[in-house]
Amino acid sequence: MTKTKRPIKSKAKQTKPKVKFKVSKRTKIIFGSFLMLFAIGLFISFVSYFFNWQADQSLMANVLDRTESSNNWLNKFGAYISHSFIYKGFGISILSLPVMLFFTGMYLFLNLKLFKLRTLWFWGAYVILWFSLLLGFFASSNPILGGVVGFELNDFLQDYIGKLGVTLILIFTLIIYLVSRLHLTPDALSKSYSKQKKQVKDEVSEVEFQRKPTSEDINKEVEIVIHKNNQDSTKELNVDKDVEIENSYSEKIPNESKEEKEEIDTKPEEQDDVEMEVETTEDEGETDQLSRKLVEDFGEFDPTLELANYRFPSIELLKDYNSGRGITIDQKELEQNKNNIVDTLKNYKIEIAQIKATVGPTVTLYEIVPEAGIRISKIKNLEDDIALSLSALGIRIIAPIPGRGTIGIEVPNQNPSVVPMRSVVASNKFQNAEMELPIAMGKTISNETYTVDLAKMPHLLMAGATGQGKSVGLNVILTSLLYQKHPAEVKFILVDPKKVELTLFNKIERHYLAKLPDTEEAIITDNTKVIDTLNSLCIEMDNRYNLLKDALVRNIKEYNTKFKARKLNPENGHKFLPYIVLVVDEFADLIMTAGKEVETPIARLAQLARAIGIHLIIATQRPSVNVITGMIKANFPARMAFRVTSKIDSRTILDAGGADQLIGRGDMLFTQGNDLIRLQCAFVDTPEVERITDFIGSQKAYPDAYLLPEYSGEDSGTGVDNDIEDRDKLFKDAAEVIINAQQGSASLLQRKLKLGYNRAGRIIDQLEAAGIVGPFEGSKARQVLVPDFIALEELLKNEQNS
Ligand SMILES: Nc1ncnc2c1ncn2[C@@H]1O[C@H](COP(=O)(O)OP(=O)(O)OP(=O)(O)O)[C@@H](O)[C@H]1O
Repeated sequence: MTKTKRPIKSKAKQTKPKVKFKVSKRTKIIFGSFLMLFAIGLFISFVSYFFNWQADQSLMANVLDRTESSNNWLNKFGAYISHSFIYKGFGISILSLPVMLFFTGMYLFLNLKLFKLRTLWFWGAYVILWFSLLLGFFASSNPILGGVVGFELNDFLQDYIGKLGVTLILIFTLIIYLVSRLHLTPDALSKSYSKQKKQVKDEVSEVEFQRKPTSEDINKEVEIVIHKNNQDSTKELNVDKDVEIENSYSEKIPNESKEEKEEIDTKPEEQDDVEMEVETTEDEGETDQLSRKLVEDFGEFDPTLELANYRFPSIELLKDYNSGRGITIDQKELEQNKNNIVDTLKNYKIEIAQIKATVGPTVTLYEIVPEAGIRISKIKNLEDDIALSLSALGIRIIAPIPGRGTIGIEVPNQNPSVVPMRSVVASNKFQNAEMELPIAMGKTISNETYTVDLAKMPHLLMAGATGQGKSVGLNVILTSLLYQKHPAEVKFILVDPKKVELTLFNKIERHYLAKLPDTEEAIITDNTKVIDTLNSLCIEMDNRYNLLKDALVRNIKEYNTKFKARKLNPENGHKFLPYIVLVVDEFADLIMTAGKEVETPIARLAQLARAIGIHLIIATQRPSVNVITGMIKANFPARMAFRVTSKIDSRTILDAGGADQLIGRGDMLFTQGNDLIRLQCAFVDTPEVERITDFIGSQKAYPDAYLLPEYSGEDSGTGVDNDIEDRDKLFKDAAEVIINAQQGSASLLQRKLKLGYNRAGRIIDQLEAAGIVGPFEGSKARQVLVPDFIALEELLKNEQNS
C-alpha cells in the first residue's frame, strides 16, 4: 500500500519543483555570496556608526557631495544606510538584520531549503520591533537605542493607553515570544529541570559504579539482565551490563541527534540533486517537524487522558477458591493409575521402557516411552481398553506428543481442582504479558498459566455442550481484558440471545461497550439488531481501512503509534482507534433465525477485520456443520472446545476428535491452528464478575458508549424521496447548518450535528429531494440552492401547504 501510494504523491509534486527551482544553482551561489558579503558590510557599518553617529549627523544633508567624508568604515554609504536604519529606523535592534541577511545568503549559497528561513525572518522582525519599542520606552532620551520608530511608536501608544498599557504590551509580547519561539512553558521548564537532575544523578551513579560496584548495584544488574535476556548466567553479567549501558546510551541520545544526523546525511544529496528526492524529503521533513514539535509541546497523545483517573479493578475482587491450597497430589492415585496403565498395555504385549507423570489441575498426563519396535497406532487403538481398566471417563491418548517423542495418556484426577481466575490474573505471565489483547485462559496440564493474545488469534470459535463451561470461558476472556486494558483501548459488542449470560456487563456500558447510535441497551439480545450491528461493524471496518490507507500504515498498532506520535491530523478524521471485540453467545440460535444475513457479514469481518483491530468470538452449543459453515470455519483459526456430545461435533470444531472425551467443568482443548493443547479453563463466578463490573461502573465514564456507524438497512440512504413524514428529526437543523455555511456536504453535518456518516448522508439526500441542495457533484461539495433562512422558511411553509 505504502509503495503504491508514494509515487502518486511524488508525482503530484513533480509539477511544483519546476516553478520553484527555476533559479539555477549558479545564480543562487552568486546571489547568496552577495547577500553574505552585503550582510558583513552592513554589520561593519552599523557597528562603526555607533562610534561616529554624532559626527555623521551633519553629513546627512549632503551625502552626495564628493568633497565630504565620513568616519564610518563604509564611508558615506555606510553612514547614510546606518543612519536610515538605526537613527531613523529601529535603533540598535536592527543589528539582527545583517545576521538574518547573512543566514539567507548562506542558505542560498549552500542550496538549502529556504522555507526554514520564514520563521527566522518572522521572529527576527518581531525581535527588532520589540526591542525598538522597549528601548524607545526606557531610553527615549538616547535616540540611537530605540530609533525614531521606537520613539514614535511609544509616543503613539502612550497617547492612547499610557505608560502602564505599553508596559503590559511589552510583557505580553515577550511572553508570546518565549512560549511560541523558545517553547518555555512552565511544564517544559520543570521537565528540563528534572531531566537535568536525572542526568546529573545518572552521571554520578555511573562514576560510582565504575569506581566500586556495591552489592546493591550487582543485584540491580542481575535484574536488568534477566529482564532482557532470559537464559543468562552470572558470569555473563558484566558483558551484558556493557551491552546494556551501550544500549541505553544510544537509546537516550538519538531522539534529538537523529534529526541532526538525518540532516547531515541528506545534505550532500541535496547539493547534488534538486530533483524529486529533494521535494519528498522536504514534505516529510515538514510533517515530521510539526509532529515532533507537537510532541515536544504537548507530549505524546494519551488516549486514556479523558478518563485519566480510571482505576483498574484490583485482584481482591476475585475469589481465591483454593485459598492457598495448590494442586493436591495423591500419591496412591498416581501409583494405581500407573500400574493400571502398565498392566493393561502388558496384556496387549506392549512393554514400557519408561513412564512419567505430570499432575495438572484436572488431569494427569502419563508419558510413556514404549520399548523399541512397538507400533504407535497399536497403543492409540487401545484407548477404550485403557479407559475401562482405569474405570475413568475422559481418557485421551496423544500418540505421539509432538516434539517430545513420547506417548501421552491423560487421565482425569479423582479430585480435580478449580483454577481460580485470581491465580491466573495474578500470575507473572499475565501481568507482564506483552500482548495487545492478553487473555489468561487457564492452566496447562503442567500447571502453567496459559495466556494468549486475542489480537493474534485473530478470531475465536468456541463450542461446548450445555453446562460445560462456555459462559465461564467467555467471562474469563472478558475479565482478562478488563484487568489489562483501559476503557479507551478496547470496546466490546456483546450479543446475548439468552438475555442472561452477559447482562452484568451492562454496568460498564459507558466504559467498555460499543453500540449502534439511537439504541438504548448496548447488549444485544434481539436478532434483528444483530444484523444491523454486524453491518454497522462492516462499515466501521471500511472506515478504519480508509483511515489506515490514509495514514500509510498496515495495521491498527502502527496506526495508533503514529497517532500517538501526533503524526496524524484529527482534523482529517483521524482518531485513536480502540480494539473492538465482538462476542456472540449462542451463535447457532442466530444462524437458525437469520441465516445468510448473519453469516455474510460475519464471514466478511472474519476475513478482513484482523488488521484493523476488530476481533470476533463466537460461541455455540451445537457445533454442527450448518452452524459452523466452511466459510466461517476457514476464517476462525483459533478454536476452543469444551466437552461436546459426539465425535462428529468434536471434528466439526477442532477438525480432530478429543473434545468428546473431555470431562466438562472447564476442561477444554484449544488450538490456534496447529497443536491441540489441553487446558483447564480458569473459573470466574457470576458474583466476581458482578463485583468487577460494579467497581468499574461506579467510576467516571464516557458520556456514552462507543458509537458504531449508523446502519439503516438496505432500503435507505440512496433513494431520493421527498416524503415530509419520513424526514429525519434533524432535517431542519441540518438545512440551517448547510445554508449558514453555504456548503452542502455530509461531513459538515457530521461535524456540526455530531451524526454518523450514514445518517448525515441520508439527510443530504432528503435535502436534495426538498430542493435545498443540488445533486451530487463528485468530489466537490453540493451546491446550496437556498440563499438564506427566510427562503428556507418559505420553502418549508409551501411544502406543508401543498
Ligand atoms: N472453569 C471451570 N472450573 C470449574 N467449574 C466450572 C468451570 N466452568 C464451568 N464450571 C462449572 O460448570 C457450570 C456450568 O458452566 P457454564 O454456565 O459456563 O456452562 P455453559 O457451557 O455456558 O452452559 P450453557 O450453554 O447451558 O449456558 C458452572 O456453573 C460451574 O459450576
